[in-house]
Order: sequence, then C-alpha cells, then structure tokens
Amino acid sequence: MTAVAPDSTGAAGGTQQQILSARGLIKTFGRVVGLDGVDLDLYRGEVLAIIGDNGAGKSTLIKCLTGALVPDAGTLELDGKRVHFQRPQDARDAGIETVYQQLAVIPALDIASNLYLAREERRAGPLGSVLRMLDKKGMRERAGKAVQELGIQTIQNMGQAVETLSGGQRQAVAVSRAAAFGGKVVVLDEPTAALGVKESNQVLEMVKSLRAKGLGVILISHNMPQVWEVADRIHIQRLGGRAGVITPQSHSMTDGVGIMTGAMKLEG
Ligand SMILES: Nc1ncnc2c1ncn2[C@@H]1O[C@H](COP(=O)(O)OP(=O)(O)OP(=O)(O)O)[C@@H](O)[C@H]1O
Repeated sequence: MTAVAPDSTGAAGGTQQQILSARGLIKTFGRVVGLDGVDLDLYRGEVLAIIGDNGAGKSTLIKCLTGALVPDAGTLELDGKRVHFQRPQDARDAGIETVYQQLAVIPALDIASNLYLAREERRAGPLGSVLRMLDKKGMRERAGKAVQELGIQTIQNMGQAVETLSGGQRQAVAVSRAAAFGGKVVVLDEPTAALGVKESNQVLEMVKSLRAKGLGVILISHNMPQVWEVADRIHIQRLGGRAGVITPQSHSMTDGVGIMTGAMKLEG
C-alpha cells in the first residue's frame, strides 16, 4: 500500500511507502490510562522519533507495536495488512525488531553468536550425515558482513566476546542483529542513554544507515539535540495521547518541549 505522507508532518514531501500504521490504540492498566486512542504512522526509509514526558505513554506505545503488550483496542497494519501481535516473537517474525535499553545480548558469547541468537544456521554434517551442524564459519562471515554494512568499523573480530566490547559497540551488535533480520522496522528504546558522546554518535550513524537501507526506524529518546539531528519526523506523546507530529524543520526544540509539556498547542 502506498500512502502519501501528510504535508503538515513534513515527511520527505512526495509519495512514501507506509510500513506501519496504528489507529486508535488504547491500553489501560486497571484505572491507569497508558494509551487513549493513539495513531502512529511510519514510512519506509525514515526515522520517526517518539518524545514525551515521563509517563506519557512512549513505552506502552512501542510495546503495543512490538507485541510486548496487546492493546485493548485499536488496529495495526504492517505493509497495508492487518496484524495482531500476541507476543514479541510475532512482531519479530513479521519484520519488526526491537532494541531495548537493557540490551538483549549475552555478554559471554561472541558477536556472531549474539547476532544469530535463537536463529542459528545449520549446515549438512560430514559425508552428508543427517546430523546437521551449527554453521559457525558461515555465521561469522555473514555477521561480519551485517556489521560492516552498517559501517561499524571498530568491531574487527566477530569471534570476540561481547563482554569485552564497549557500551557503544554492544549497542552496535544489538542494532546489527535487529537490522540483519528485522527487514522492515527497527525500534530503538533510548539507545544512547548509557553511552558517551563518541559512542552515541556511532549509534546515531547506525540509525542513519538503517534509514539509508530503506528500513523504518522508531527512536524513543529524551535527548532532544539527538532527536533534532537524526529524526525525519517527531511524534509527541502527552498524557497517553498523540499531541502532534512535527519535524526538526517545522519546529524548534523549544517548541517540541512546549508541546510535550502542554505549554504550547499545535494548530489543527
Ligand atoms: N504495567 C503497568 N501497570 C500499571 N501502569 C502502567 C504499566 N505500564 C505503564 N503504566 C502506566 O502507564 C502510563 C504510561 O507509561 P509509559 O511507561 O508508557 O510512559 P513513558 O512515556 O514510557 O514514560 P518514561 O519516559 O518515564 O519511561 C504511566 O502512567 C504508567 O504509570
């Protein structure tokens, strides 16, 4: 399905292919309203940032998009088809990968093994035996290619244990894993929160590479300068609802914070 990105939200201007579309998502926790009817649109080859104050519903929203929570009401379409995710694996199988702040990597395993966690590739055993063997060499080669494609030059050896990597490099492994298998959408929850300036910049460069590969990227962040640097559009959550969608060109950081806190209202 091809949809035209609304001009008011500034997405690249022309026709853009919509990957993900959520309409009227509602999620309550007892009497607490997490989401009160939220719409979200994501296009191919764009970075959509989600910003909002604490408790605005950002995590609840991405959990509903990635199968970690099942919304009480609302619809989700991926590539124009209705999807109903009951668990994270459903979203992953459909092409949505999530990198949480607490990284889903196993420190003691090497990079290639982490990339292929729960997706190990096997090859035929010696002399055509029916026993299939783990294709370690093949996995390392392909892992190296995935990491290289994202422009992560600092990781040299795919056999290196992840626990010996820096924070930024670990994040890079998690993002590579998502990019190598996700195919369509990568969701990053505060990917730079625990990183220094140099490592944060590396992660932002990776985000740009994912976009250049045509993936849709959703980036939750409290770091406004980073959001204004990397996002194509910015979805603002406030009190469980979508307060508006802006772009770094249409609005300043001060405006964004104003909309987040309710000090400023978007027209229309
Ligand atoms: N499992 C839960 N049980 C009860 N209430 C919840 C649960 N998860 C979220 N909430 C509530 O839903 C609302 C939205 O929370 P959410 O975590 O989505 O916000 P957030 O924007 O991600 O906040 P933060 O920036 O602080 O992480 C909050 O009022 C929160 O207390």
